[in-house]
Amino acid sequence: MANTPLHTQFDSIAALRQALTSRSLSAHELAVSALDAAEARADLNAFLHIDRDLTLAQAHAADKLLASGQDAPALAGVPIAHKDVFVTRGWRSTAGSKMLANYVSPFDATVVERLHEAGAVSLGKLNCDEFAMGSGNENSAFGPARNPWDTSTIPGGSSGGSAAAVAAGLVMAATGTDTGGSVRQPAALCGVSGIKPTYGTVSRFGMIAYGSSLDQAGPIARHAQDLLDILDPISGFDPRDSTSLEHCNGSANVPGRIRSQYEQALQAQEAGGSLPLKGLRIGVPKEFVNDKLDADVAKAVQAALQAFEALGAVRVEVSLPRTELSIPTYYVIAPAEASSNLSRYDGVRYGHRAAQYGDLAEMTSRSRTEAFGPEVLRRIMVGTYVLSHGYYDAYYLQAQRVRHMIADDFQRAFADHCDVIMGPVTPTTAKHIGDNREDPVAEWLADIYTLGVSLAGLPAMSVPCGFGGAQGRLPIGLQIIGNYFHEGQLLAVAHRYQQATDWHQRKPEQQ
Ligand SMILES: NC(=O)C[C@H](N)C(=O)O
Repeated sequence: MANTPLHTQFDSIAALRQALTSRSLSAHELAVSALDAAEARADLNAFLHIDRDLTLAQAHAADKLLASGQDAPALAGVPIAHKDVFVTRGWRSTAGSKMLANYVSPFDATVVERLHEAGAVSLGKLNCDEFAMGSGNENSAFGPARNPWDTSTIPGGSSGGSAAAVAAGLVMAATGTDTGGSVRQPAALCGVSGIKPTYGTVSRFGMIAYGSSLDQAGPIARHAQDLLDILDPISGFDPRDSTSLEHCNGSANVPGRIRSQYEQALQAQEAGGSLPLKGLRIGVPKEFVNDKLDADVAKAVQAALQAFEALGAVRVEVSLPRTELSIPTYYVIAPAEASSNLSRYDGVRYGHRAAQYGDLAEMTSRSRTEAFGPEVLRRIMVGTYVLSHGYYDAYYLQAQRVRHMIADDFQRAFADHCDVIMGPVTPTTAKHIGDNREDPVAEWLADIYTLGVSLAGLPAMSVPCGFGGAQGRLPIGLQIIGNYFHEGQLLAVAHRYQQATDWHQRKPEQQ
């Protein structure tokens, strides 16, 4: 296809890096080809904001570093892009909302800053559900992003633009955020890989807040190795985020921690020879096989589990008895936190201000009513209700109690039975755009397999594991869940699977 970005010739960030350091390719050439391709795929509506001059200035800086002969930073020249909830100097940061349609931040989010320092070249800002609230990217004020495998379907949400851009080959990797599944779910529906690390691992400074006890940043890329190349440099303690951890199970939370854990895990796996995952105990929650799961998704997940067994792993049944309860629990806690976080958009300090109003109270209420979309308004209403006097104990406090039980269930499974837990990411393949519009609760129910992990603050991934849906053309993801701070091990397990299978190498037709 015309406008194929040059980086798509390379099947990993590592291979691209080699071409860049040997100067057989320049960051400038790469960036121009990627920008052209991104503009040519406007049909995907994956990008909300592209600014060629800003991107080319970053590419120019990367080329200077690469030409200097010294050790260029690890991602010098690698084309990436950011979910539009990370604030960026220069590019607008909208969070997919009319409220912030013209907002330009005076500073970069830590994630953006760290990738910039590592030399990555940003192509711009990616579409997402408004304030990350949604599972289909249909709640964006700027229209839905589309799934490159079938543009009549959703890419998943809320990091839909990120997954669509990676799946369409427009960038090598993209940043995302995951509050209740927003990295894993779009990765699954777009046939790419994604990881949400342990809560507190990656700084949220400059990440527009939604549910603060749940929000975590994570990358989306083609495969586990590329995820590592992005996750490792963005992870690490940041004093500007009060939830950022200084230590992870005794190791300092610094870039390099996840990489060294990954390398150690790979080394230990070498001892297994042709059975690298010998003895790995995979917990399969019996509650994940239920009437909500489509047959084609169940089949692909079963086949993936068999592939893991062929690599030496063993399957054990585990129980996560409160899986169904994770939906009402999450949809009390997340809206409660959202209602508080979004109270800052008052028409005075940030964002949209109504053109006409009588007094201050009317100005605030009009500004908010005009600029927030229906899903955001719904969650603010739910959140305000569950926090209100007389209902707080019955809903919010109760949800917090169940949240602890859900986290305990995972710990029981890990302590007694298994090293990792596997299952589906989503109950179905990508739905058609518009299918869930009449019934917002249907969209909430689709989060059943991802919410427990988020409530517990655990790390989890999605890796491509097959196809289903109409004509078997839509991707399916396998979820791999680890215990706290086991990101490196998760990535190593996923890497072995990806060495043995080629689902992650499949590309949609137009590429
Ligand atoms: N933000 C997320 O992780 C997506 C989740 N479906 C939500 O709407 O809250």
